[in-house]
Amino acid sequence: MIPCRLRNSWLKHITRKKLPCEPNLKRPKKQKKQEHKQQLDELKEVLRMKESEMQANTDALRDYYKKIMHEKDALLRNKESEMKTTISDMEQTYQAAIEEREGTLEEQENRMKNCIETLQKKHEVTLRELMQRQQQKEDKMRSSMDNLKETHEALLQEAVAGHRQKEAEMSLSIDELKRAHQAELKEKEHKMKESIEVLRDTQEAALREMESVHKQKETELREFVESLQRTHKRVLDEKDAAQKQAVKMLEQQLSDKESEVRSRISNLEQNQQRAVDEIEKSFRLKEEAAERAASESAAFLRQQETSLREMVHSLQRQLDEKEANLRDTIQSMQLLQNASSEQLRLEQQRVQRLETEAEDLRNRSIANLQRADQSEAELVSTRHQMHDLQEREQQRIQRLETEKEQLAEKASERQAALQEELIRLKMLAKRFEEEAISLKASVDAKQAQCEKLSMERDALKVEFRSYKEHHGTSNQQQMEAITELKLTVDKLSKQVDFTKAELQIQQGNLTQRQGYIISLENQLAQAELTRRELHNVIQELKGNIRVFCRIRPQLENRDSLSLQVSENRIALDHMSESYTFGFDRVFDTTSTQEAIFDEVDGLVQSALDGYKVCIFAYGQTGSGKTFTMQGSEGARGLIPRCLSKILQCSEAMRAAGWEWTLKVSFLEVYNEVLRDLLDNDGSNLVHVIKHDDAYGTMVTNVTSVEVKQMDHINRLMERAGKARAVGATDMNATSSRSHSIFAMYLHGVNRELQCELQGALHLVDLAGSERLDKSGSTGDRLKETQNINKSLSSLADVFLAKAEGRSHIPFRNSKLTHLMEPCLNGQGKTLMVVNVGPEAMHAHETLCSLRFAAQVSQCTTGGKPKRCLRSAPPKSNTGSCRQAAASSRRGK
Ligand SMILES: Nc1ncnc2c1ncn2[C@@H]1O[C@H](COP(=O)(O)OP(=O)(O)OP(=O)(O)O)[C@@H](O)[C@H]1O
Repeated sequence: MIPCRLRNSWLKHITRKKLPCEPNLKRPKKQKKQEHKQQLDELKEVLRMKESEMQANTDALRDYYKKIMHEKDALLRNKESEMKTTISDMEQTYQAAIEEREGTLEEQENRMKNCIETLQKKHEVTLRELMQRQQQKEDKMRSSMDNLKETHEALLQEAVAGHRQKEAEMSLSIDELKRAHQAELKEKEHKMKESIEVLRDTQEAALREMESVHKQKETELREFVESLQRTHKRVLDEKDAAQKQAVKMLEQQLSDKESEVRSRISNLEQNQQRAVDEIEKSFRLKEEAAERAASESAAFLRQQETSLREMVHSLQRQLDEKEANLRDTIQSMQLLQNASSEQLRLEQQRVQRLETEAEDLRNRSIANLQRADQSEAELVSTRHQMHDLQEREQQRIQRLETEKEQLAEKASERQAALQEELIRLKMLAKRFEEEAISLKASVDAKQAQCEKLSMERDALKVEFRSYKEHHGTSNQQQMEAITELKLTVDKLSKQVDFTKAELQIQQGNLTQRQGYIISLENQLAQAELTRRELHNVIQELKGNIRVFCRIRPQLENRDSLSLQVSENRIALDHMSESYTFGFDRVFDTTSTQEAIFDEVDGLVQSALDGYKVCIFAYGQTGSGKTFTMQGSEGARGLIPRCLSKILQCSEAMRAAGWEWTLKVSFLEVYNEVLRDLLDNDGSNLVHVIKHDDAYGTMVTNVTSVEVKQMDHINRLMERAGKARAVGATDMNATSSRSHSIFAMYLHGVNRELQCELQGALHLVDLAGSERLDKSGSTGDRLKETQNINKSLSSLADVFLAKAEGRSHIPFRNSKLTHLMEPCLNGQGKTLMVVNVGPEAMHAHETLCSLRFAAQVSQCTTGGKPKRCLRSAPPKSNTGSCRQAAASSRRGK
């Protein structure tokens, strides 16, 4: 409080202070000066007074200040103690509040912890389940991959072995062929050479003979001609000689006679006249004699000549005859020669022909050899191709495997990372929460402090203002304290702001982390989706029509058939011939229902993925089709197992936002008429087969029952079993006399994912194929058997047309094939189980069934299986939608 005395003096001073400032313009300057001087003096006086007053005041003020200071100190001490008490109170209340808060926080923490623990547990359970499922799936995938790999490797090895065997066989057969061919060729050549040589020999011999004969004949002829000529010559010579001799003689005689004559003439000349006459006479006589002799000799000569001529003629005739004979012989010989030359020519032609044939054969064998070489080369290239294919397949498998491994690794890594991240995030969240709580508490405390301080500040301000108002002076310490307080307040508010900002950042981080967790969850869902796709790819890699073979246990007192079974091969001996068949799986007599279902599991999953799936059993009567499909008490078959699996899976998917509607129908094709096995009323309505995109096959007027429980299905199956056409044949006491088709139509909707799935599972138990003579059927049974065989042969026709790649597939030839069309025409996934009996008496039927199955296993449905997946309208509730979408993503 400011004392009243001091205040009055201070007010006086203020009022007085204004006096010298008043203007007085009307007064003279001197006066003004004097007045000024006076005023100054007054003022000096006043100042002196004031100074003394001030001094007094200051002293008073000092005292007062001291007093005030004491008071202030006391006040401050009081305040301090008050503050201390209030602080301690506040601290206590704060402590209490903190404790309370801590209690609630602890409670909350505990609740949170519990929540987190339960969540963690749930998460761990789901994670474990997921991991287990993943592990199971991975195991399954690994096992199926291993199986596939093994099958593939076995197939490859078999193919390679077969190939090698074939190669060896082919090379052997080629070698054999070559050898045989060469041997044949050599033999033929040899034979031909031999025959040629024989021919040549015979020909040469004949020729030689002929030549020798000819020569002989010729020599004979020549000799004969020569002898003839010689004789003729001799005769001629003799004749000539005789003629000459005779002529000589005659000439001699003539000359003698001439000389005689001449001598006589001369003698006569001497006796000219006398003698002339005589001579002339004798001459005449002589001449006459000579003439006579000449004529005689001429006649003789002529005679001789004629005889000679005759002789010559005869000889000539003989010669001619001989010549003619010879000519004839020569002609005959020539003819013979011609014939032989003709024969020779023919032989030569034959030889030529044979030679050309041999040449042809040689060429052909060369061509064969070339072809063999070519085929060898082709074989080599095929081998290379096979090798390439093998390598590619192996690479593909390896790639798939590595992809799978990578995926699995990634998935496990992601899972581990996720888990770590989750743990870390949980810890972070916890820490953040703690920090947030502590920060909040500190902020609250600081805010409270701040408020308190600001209140104090305000109070102090008010006080100061009043103090200022009252005292007009500033208290340095107060000011300092105030500035200090201000600074503290600023610092505190800055700290609060900073903490708030930090809190915001951490909250941002938290939301970021949450987003990261969601993205990781999405990635996990994506990985699961990829795994599923991979699974489908693997299923499709296995082939659209897969064929399993199952051998029934042997019946008692029956001879067994020689069967060798491996995992995917079956070999049987029949009529001293060995037959080997390869299938996707072969189950021996010891195989269990579980083992078969394990292989079918994937296909069932496909039905839930929106595919049309068909599993059918084929085989001879009594081979175990019904046992495989429906099973018996304690050994459930494929139908109940598949349905139970679908129910389980659909239930599991329901948790992930899927709503499933499962409807079943049970039909039989009996004598080419469709019968509804679930029809209670016996209405005998007409059933028409229709195909639709969603479910494949739909039959009009057929009873379709919605199912939710396995018990319900079992009851329906029982009812259908009773209604089914069964009769006794020579082959089976309870033979199925119709084809039964159990169909399940699956309709799944996920409003959160806005999608809708429609799949179908057809489980077909065909009637047994049987020979009429063996079945012992008569009457109605005979008609049944005929109809069964007709529809089975229609099924065989369908597969044959498929195997041959025909454009038209005769699906409409029977009710059975018409019903199965959507699964066999490329839209669906099909599995055939061929059942066979191991008895020797069924060897032929077993062989036929295996042949048919082998033909089916060569077929593909001719298209990629279609998945019926459509978009569905979203759910209206968006809050739960997100949750369900996330959980369904996780479920997916
Ligand atoms: N794997 C098996 N294990 C044990 N018993 C089997 C097996 N397969 C078949 N059987 C038995 O063999 C008999 C004939 O089997 P099933 O009735 O299934 O043959 P099917 O091929 O369906 O004959 P159908 O021509 O009448 O349709 C039945 O008694 C059945 O229990």
